[in-house]
Amino acid sequence: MLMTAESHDKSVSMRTNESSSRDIFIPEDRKMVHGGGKAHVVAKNFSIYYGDFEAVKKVNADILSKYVTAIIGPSGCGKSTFLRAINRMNDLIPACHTSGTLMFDGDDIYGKNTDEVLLRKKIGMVFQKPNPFPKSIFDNIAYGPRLHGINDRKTLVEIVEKSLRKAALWDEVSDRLDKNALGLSGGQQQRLCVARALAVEPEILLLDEPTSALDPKSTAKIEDLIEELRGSYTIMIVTHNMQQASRVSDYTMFFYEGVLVEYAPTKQLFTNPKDQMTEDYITGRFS
Ligand SMILES: Nc1ncnc2c1ncn2[C@@H]1O[C@H](COP(=O)(O)OP(=O)(O)OP(=O)(O)O)[C@@H](O)[C@H]1O
Repeated sequence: MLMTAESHDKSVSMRTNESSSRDIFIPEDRKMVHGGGKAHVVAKNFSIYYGDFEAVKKVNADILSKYVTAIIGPSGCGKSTFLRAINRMNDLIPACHTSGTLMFDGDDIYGKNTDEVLLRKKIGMVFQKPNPFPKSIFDNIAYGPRLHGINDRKTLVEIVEKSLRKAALWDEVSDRLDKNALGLSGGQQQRLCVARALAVEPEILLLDEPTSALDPKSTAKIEDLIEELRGSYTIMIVTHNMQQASRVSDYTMFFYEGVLVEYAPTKQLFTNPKDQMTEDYITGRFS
């Protein structure tokens, strides 16, 4: 399904409060944020291949700025492949190639002139397993800014504090910034990874199953953090957890076997899916 910025106003105003017997928790107070809504990433007939295998098939979609978009679907349906294409992480896989176009802010992500380092500065990523560098907490956060030429100590100190505050970690680590980040708990390490991504002032945050390795308390903290960041960043989150998708996102994309089957406001997709396949998936008829 094609969701475009033009159809956005229409779709958010669609009826989304149909009664549902499905056991999906959808906060009643979820409001659409202000100031967002432009097409931040645009996919046009965009396919991703591993060798001859088309893992993601001719996706047409606008990802709207400053909203949270969840990507759901059964294992192997292409969620991570699609997410990783947005900041060209798939380039690291030699057999991986694409067709069609994927645009970020009007520029072709796969264009000849695209600077991948700059692209990844603007489009940060957090992975399933927390992956702090074996360095101090300070140096983890300062790594990206230093890479982009910021070496002034006072500026770095400010960036580190600001990023850790945004990631809701400052209060827990402000007295041990010089300690090794690997000494933090898994949940703290994941928030550190969010802080590290935020330190270079990205526009988009890609979260690939960011809570699947975390306990429920740390998961709740990451979900709270997504809520805090909502409206300031365009956020895309791959998740296997439909409750989580319904809690944290404004829009949801449902993929099946590489095809974007349905893309709609989250509430609508979970309460009134248009496609039978979506209905079957969200009601647990297959997983
Ligand atoms: N490096 C790779 N080389 C070859 N095929 C791959 C590679 N990575 C993924 N695939 C294949 O591409 C398809 C999509 O995989 P992908 O990891 O994107 O799915 P997913 O929906 O994220 O799955 P999961 O929920 O299990 O993480 C699968 O068939 C997978 O086997």
